[in-house]
Amino acid sequence: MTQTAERPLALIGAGKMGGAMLEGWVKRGADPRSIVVVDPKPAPEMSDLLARHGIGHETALSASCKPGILLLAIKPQLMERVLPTLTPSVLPDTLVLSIAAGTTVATLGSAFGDVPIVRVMPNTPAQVGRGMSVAYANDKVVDEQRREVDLLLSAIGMVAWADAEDQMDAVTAVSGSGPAYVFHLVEALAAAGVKAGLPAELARVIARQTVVGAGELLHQSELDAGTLRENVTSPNGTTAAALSVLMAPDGLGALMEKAVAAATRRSRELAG
Ligand SMILES: NC(=O)C1=CN([C@@H]2O[C@H](COP(=O)(O)OP(=O)(O)OC[C@H]3O[C@@H](n4cnc5c(N)ncnc54)[C@H](OP(=O)(O)O)[C@@H]3O)[C@@H](O)[C@H]2O)C=CC1
Ligand SMILES: O=C(O)[C@@H]1CCC=N1
Repeated sequence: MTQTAERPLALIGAGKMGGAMLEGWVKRGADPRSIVVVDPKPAPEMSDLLARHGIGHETALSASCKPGILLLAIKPQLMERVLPTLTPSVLPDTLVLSIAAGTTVATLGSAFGDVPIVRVMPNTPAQVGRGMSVAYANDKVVDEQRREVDLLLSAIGMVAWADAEDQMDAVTAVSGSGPAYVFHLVEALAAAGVKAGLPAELARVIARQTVVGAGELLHQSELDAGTLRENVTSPNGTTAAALSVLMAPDGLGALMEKAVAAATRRSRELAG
């Protein structure tokens, strides 16, 4: 990270997502003096992390703090109230990053003026360095700042850039919310195992480890998801029997399409 003690990264909101990113950066050896966390009441595990690593914490951003990067990780519904309190700390060269679903560059610009703004949609696997972040920059962001954002986000996973802001709603629905779909798959697989006659604890363990193992295989393999699926599917075997249900016209594909459409719609609504 290129942040310094004089122009730190100020993380506004150290909740589930802001906290996951912070933990990811700390694991990658970020300099604690280059980070300030602003949150009125961090969760106990976040307070522990801050204390353990000597990261500065404030309940509100002090007027004397002039962050190099202002990272907004509060709920979209709070933006209207909180943004005006932050404007005195934003200098013309402050890079504003926002991870809030829905909140547009125009909304951020109307609070902060003509400053470089990057919307980022991360996801919680950032906590373990396996995040997926998609970024969209306004036209005030120069190449050097893009590189800075790339550096920051690639420390906690993969980075891609959207070339149109309206793509951010579907990105939110796919990769921002996506980890929840996978965790729900674990819950559903375990519940189905119980229905099929397994003890609950065994079903929970094997469902979880199956998704962990499949994810790691996907991560390490050069094969695409379809080929990896085919590799499990013996001709006329058990997987083929299950996939005939999941891949039916009203199967998982149709359900996922509806789920992603619902999340995309909600992201648009959050823009207000
Ligand atoms: N969770 C996720 O997987 C993802 C979330 N996001 C986005 O990240 C943002 C945060 O979401 P999430 O982490 O889930 O929500 P959380 O509620 O877990 O985190 C928000 C944090 O901000 C704190 N907070 C409230 N008011 C202020 C304030 N005035 N100044 C500083 N901090 C404040 C909250 O404290 P308190 O709880 O006491 O109110 C909380 O700790 C949202 O905009 C969301 O759209 C984006 C991608 C993925
Ligand atoms: O549920 C939400 O609104 C946020 C945005 C993406 C993931 N969590």
